[in-house]
Amino acid sequence: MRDLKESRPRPAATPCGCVKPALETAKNGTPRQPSICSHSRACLRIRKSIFNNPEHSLMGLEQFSHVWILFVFHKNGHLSCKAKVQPPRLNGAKTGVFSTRSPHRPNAIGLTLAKLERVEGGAVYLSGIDMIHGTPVLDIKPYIADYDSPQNVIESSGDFTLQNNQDKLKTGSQSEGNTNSYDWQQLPGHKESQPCCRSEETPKCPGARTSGGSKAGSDDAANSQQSSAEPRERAAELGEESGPSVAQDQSGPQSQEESPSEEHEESRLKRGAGAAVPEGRSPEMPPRAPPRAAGAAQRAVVPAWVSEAPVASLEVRFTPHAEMDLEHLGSGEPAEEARHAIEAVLSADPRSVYRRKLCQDRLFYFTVDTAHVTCWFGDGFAEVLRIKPASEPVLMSKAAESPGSLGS
Ligand SMILES: C[S@@+](CC[C@H](N)C(=O)[O-])C[C@H]1O[C@@H](n2cnc3c(N)ncnc32)[C@H](O)[C@@H]1O
Repeated sequence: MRDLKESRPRPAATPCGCVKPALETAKNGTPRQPSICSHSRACLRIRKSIFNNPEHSLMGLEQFSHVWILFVFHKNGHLSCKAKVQPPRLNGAKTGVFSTRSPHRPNAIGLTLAKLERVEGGAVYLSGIDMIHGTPVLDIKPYIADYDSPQNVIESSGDFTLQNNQDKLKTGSQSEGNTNSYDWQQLPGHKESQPCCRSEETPKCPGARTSGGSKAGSDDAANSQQSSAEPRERAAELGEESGPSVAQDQSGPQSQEESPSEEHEESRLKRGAGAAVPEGRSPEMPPRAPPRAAGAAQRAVVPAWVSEAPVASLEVRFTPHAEMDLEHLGSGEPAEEARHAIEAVLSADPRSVYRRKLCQDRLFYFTVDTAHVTCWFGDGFAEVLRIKPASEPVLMSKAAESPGSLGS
């Protein structure tokens, strides 16, 4: 279990033979998505500078099993980002940054669906996280399947008329007498707004449990004063500069676009062997998903490279020395949890495309949950050489006060 507090910079070993700052090793092995490693745990504390009584702000959250965490990729290392990126799952092929979960984006904001283990006072204990230690968290929101998961909204059926009628009935009964309704956005292909829970006070959908946390007025005066701050004021108070807007300024210089030579290369490839590749697609990209049927508008669709990545999963081995280290982590459950966490991270091949190509036989270091791991990669496998308790090498500073976050 690691507090999401700022770790002190520390000298880092250099798997590639070059000097790297500590933050590089902090990123190594951090699961790329929460689903990769359910044992990756963290504790998030709400700062008293945000709410005088942090525990008030968490009231009712314990009734949810999962929460969205919005955070800042504060260790990206550089502020620039490119319009096309190479996600590890594409193993070298490029795709537009907005079609990926790359940390390198115009506004370096991350979104993680974490499992809520427990709430204790002003702290939230999470698992299945893919954030590095010390990550500034911007917000916590409950995961509500009815709102957040398209499959859970309306199942499309062959009998579309019947489905629509049922929706109308539901909407009619639920919106009656409600004044505090959300301004639901309609989805293309659907005449009705989302039918559920138009009132914050009277949620009626399964899975839309609330704890009365919406009754903001019941909290103490200091809290409600804080919450009513205007967003701009709030950003200033949190020490945040307003970041670039990705949607408004379309005329600005495209400084991070591909160089002319890259574009030239791409169009050359399109004209050549890959003549069948449609405009705007790079030849190495998987084919575009077929147009969606109107009835499937509520289903979540992802490209094949996400669901069936062309990168094979790796076999994970432990040397006898690493097995001994595992035993020293603790007998029984802690050791087994650490083993599973390490296997989960390594089998998904945590290396960047760059490392896969250029640092193939170098040592690789990462920390997952409570274990600091040294390993190397061979052809189709990862071998764990050494495991140390993370509490040894990871030095934690006192409560980090990086502005712009709820807590760390
Ligand atoms: C691929 S991103 C996905 C994050 C999130 N689930 C999302 O979709 O926005 C996860 C990777 O971001 C990197 N990362 C996590 N926290 C970070 C931070 N605070 N600063 C920079 N990089 C971070 C780690 O290398 C991790 O493997």
